[in-house]
Amino acid sequence: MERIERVKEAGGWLERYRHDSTSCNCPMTFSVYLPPQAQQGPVPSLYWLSGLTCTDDNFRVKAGAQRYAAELGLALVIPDTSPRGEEVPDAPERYDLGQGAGFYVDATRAPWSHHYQMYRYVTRELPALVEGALPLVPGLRSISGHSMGGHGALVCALREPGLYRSVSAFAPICHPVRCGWGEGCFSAYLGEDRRAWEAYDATCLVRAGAEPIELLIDQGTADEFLAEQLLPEALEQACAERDFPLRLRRQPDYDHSYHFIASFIGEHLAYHARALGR
Ligand SMILES: N[C@@H](CCC(=O)N[C@@H](CSC=O)C(=O)NCC(=O)O)C(=O)O
Repeated sequence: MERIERVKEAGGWLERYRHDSTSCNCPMTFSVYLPPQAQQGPVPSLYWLSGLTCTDDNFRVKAGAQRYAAELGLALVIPDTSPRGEEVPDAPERYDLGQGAGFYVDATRAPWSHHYQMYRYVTRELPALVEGALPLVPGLRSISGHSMGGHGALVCALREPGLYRSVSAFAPICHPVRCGWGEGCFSAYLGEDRRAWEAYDATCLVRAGAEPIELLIDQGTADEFLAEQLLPEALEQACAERDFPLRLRRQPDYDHSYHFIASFIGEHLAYHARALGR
């Protein structure tokens, strides 16, 4: 992997890398924040999955997470939200399909399947790459994300017991098989058989008996996507039925934006730091 940017922040280093992804069959870009403690030895890491239309840049510029990561001694690993490039299929007239909208699934349908392998990229390829090359403790990681990335974080943690010490999400898409964003992407990437979609749906995974891990979720009550796309009540009901540990905090008057994320990111980082033994 090639480092293409490095800037000092809060005593640590915010870096950006480019590498040829064997999962996505194209060059991929990601960012990493290494806190000051990483200069003394390996640190645990928090993976952050961003939402629709984002690159690795949105979170590092808007969330204000690096200051907390520096205090806690946590690295931040921030992948892109999809494969990109001229040869990568896209739906340029739509913001909710194609580039910027990988939905953290491994696509099985042409023309998407050759490049859109974001699930294996995030859960396998990227951890192996960064934990082998940077001062990160191998295997000591947690995961979080926003909206489409909140969905991704929940699904990765529910499908991969033991891969993450903790999981949290901001305004996640909780039941993608039942909302427009999810239906649009899943029908394109996974085909019309809705049973195949359930493997990438947090509500369905809980209902199907996923191994318990506490789900910490913050959801703004003034979120413009709440009623039609996010459906937290479906996940809440599934968790209640299964006695699955869910901490869903409804935050009055917050919308879907990074202003909401910036307001609570410190609490999420502290939550993950505890789980990671910091
Ligand atoms: N109407 C917007 C829709 C895109 C949007 O709101 N993206 C959110 C994530 S939504 C779910 O995944 C986001 O994080 N945007 C980037 C940001 O920096 O705020 C549009 O047309 O773009």
